[in-house]
Amino acid sequence: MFSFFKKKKDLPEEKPNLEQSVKKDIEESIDNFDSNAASNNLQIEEEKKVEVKQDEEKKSFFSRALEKTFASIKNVVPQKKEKISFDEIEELLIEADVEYEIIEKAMNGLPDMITRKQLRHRLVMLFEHAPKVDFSNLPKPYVRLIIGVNGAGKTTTIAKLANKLKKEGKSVILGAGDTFRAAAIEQLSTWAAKIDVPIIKTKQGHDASAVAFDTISSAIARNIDNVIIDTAGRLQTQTNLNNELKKIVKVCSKAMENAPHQKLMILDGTQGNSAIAQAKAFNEIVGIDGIIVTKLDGTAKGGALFSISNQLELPIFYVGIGEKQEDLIEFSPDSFVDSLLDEIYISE
Ligand SMILES: Nc1nc2c(ncn2[C@@H]2O[C@H](COP(=O)(O)OP(=O)(O)OP(=O)(O)O)[C@@H](O)[C@H]2O)c(=O)[nH]1
Repeated sequence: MFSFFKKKKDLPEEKPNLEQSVKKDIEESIDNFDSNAASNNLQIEEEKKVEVKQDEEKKSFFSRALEKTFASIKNVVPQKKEKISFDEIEELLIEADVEYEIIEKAMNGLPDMITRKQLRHRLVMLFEHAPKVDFSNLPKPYVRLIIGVNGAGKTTTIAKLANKLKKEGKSVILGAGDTFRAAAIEQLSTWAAKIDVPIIKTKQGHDASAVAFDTISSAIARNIDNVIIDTAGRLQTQTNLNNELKKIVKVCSKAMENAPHQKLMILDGTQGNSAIAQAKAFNEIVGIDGIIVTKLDGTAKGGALFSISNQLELPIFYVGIGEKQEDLIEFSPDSFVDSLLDEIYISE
């Protein structure tokens, strides 16, 4: 033991040559690289886990909301399978109220027996025509104008949307632009009080575009992030009301350049495919930027979402899945299609 230490001490100090020193540097930098890469990988894995969790949550929301739609497709495919025949898929899509033209488009060229992967690809593709919307760097205030027929769920959806934005830490102001019915102003005021957001309103019969102007001006003065303006329910055939809608849009742009930033059409999901004609007509009148489908929980026609998005070439931003303020979920084609396929296919 002693001799060992002695020997080592007596040895002349070794000077590392250039080759060794470069080798050491490289080894150190590989070590650093490894630990950086490891921490990056860890971060990516964490992010992936959060994404998977969010997808799972969305999927379970859809599964709850689509109970009635699932019940009808299960009449066609009662047992989960690995491969499902072309005819059965066609029949279950019809049951779910997907338009026949869309079914033909989605299934063109698929084999007699169809795997989950094959069908998933085709169904997700049906949503791809809709333009992608970039939600970063939104103008302040961001103005949304809510359009739809009577009873589609406009007022309730405005409350849900305001609640969601507030929970995300953003400020919101509502404009009671449905001046046609006193009850509509009252209903929106009750929601505003419940979720604790300010509201601009006027008396029944007064000019709706003046309410829109005042709401945007107030948001600018108070530095509020989001404006949501209600409008009276109307049919695409009511010329006077549609001229009023055009006027509201024009007046919004006078209150703030490029406002309204989003004209959102609220469609009643229980109407299935018949809601498409309605939305097409409004799209021609004022130009629609996106869709919110309500009452998905109350219908077996959930498949209409495929036709709605594909035919209108518009994004579905949210779906309503109940009457409470929390019952609004962000729409994701992937989670929607996956929850549908989970009902009929054995997982891969
Ligand atoms: N089950 C269910 N009911 C909903 C949903 N969204 C709205 N509703 C109900 O649908 C009914 C009509 O909703 P409103 O928000 O009053 O509809 P509106 O478009 O403002 O109607 P008008 O005031 O007549 O213009 C109400 O009873 C809502 O509670 C939903 O996602 N699911």
